[in-house]
Amino acid sequence: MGLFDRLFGNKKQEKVETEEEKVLTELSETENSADEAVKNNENVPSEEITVSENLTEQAVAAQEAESEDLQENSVQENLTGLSKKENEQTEAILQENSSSEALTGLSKNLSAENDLSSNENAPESETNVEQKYEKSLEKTRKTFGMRFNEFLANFRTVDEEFFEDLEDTLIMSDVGADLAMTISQELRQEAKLANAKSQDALRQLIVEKIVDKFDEDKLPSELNVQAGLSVFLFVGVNGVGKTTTIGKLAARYQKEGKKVLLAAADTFRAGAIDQLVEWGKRANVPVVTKAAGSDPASVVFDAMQKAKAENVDILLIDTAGRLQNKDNLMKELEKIGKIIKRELPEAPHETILAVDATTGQNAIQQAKEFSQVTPITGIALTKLDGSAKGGIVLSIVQSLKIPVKLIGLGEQVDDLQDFDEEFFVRGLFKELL
Ligand SMILES: Nc1nc2c(ncn2[C@@H]2O[C@H](COP(=O)(O)OP(=O)(O)OP(=O)(O)O)[C@@H](O)[C@H]2O)c(=O)[nH]1
Repeated sequence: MGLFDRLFGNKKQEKVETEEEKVLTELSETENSADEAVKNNENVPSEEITVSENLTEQAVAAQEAESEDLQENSVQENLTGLSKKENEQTEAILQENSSSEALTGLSKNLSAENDLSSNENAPESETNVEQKYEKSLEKTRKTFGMRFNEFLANFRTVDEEFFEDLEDTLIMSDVGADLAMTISQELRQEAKLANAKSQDALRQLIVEKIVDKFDEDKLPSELNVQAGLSVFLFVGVNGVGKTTTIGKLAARYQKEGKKVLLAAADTFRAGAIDQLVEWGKRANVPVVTKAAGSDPASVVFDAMQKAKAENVDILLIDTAGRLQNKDNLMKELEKIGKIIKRELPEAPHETILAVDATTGQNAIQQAKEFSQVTPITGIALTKLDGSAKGGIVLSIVQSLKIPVKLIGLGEQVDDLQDFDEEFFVRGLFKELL
């Protein structure tokens, strides 16, 4: 079963039911007209008269039930009126007791907090994570929905212009030119689309195509954590959220009971080192640092040595990303890569490129350029919470063939999630169908 059917299959079911309802309505309309015919003393076959008699009996029964309901309602209203008065009287008494209740409430809250802290290693519930996705994708969903509805409102017939407009709408929604073209090409071939007459049917077919294309191209999104030491190298241009992502990830692994170490190999800016040290404090994990301007590869060397000597499970390395200086960047990353390999041949286990979701197609460009500098094993898509361009996930997966492994849904320590295709797709298209 395709991703679309898994997630939205019941919507299809609802649509079918609506069709059934239509047929039933039509049937009952026929029955009603038969009923009228009886009233008008026309010649109607006896079978139909029986139907109409039954219907009339039902209508009388329904009217009686309705009037009973009305009576019940008015009794209830009277009761509500009475209970309102009672409430007013009891409110005064309650107010007297409120200060003592506030105290009880406070202590309840405190004990709830205690419960939380004793339970802080428990994984976040699925519902919680899904809600975070939904909330973070709100902007993208609204923009996507608005463009789509505008496009469909202009729909007259499925012709060449329709496909051109569809392509433009998809490109504007940041799904990327390649994917937009593939989708409209494939839909051109499918007779289903030509038969779709209503806006709803068209919308469903197009979304189904996008979702299933996305599912077809999907790549494994789990982070490659191995037994023993796992080394993750983080790259990306300035300000995209590398350090924040490392900090959040460090806190996650630390909570899971893993031994974590951070390496501040972005020695280009003193502020970047301080920021990582700050995250180290927050996550309660040590950070290997050297003075600003030191050789980043020597920080990595120290960190690898320390990680091996102290049986660290996860080493997360922050690097500087200065794309305006591509040759230097390439040399620097090559040197860092050599040091890592010399210390641990199978490392780095991940080279994660952080990209900022608010920059849309720019993020794709950065991913293309970084892929030329060093092989990227996964993408951390940050700031999805503030972005209207979440559609780039579809574009990244389709055009770059690099899996999105992490997504940033805010600035707080627990605002980092593993990428979940189903939550993402549901969060993106939920209100469209
Ligand atoms: N809303 C939101 N803000 C984020 C997210 N991730 C990072 N940020 C913010 O983005 C800003 C830049 O993040 P950094 O982690 O410093 O980015 P960087 O890539 O390490 O930047 P340099 O240290 O300059 O290389 C900070 O203000 C972060 O709080 C996210 O998922 N959502």
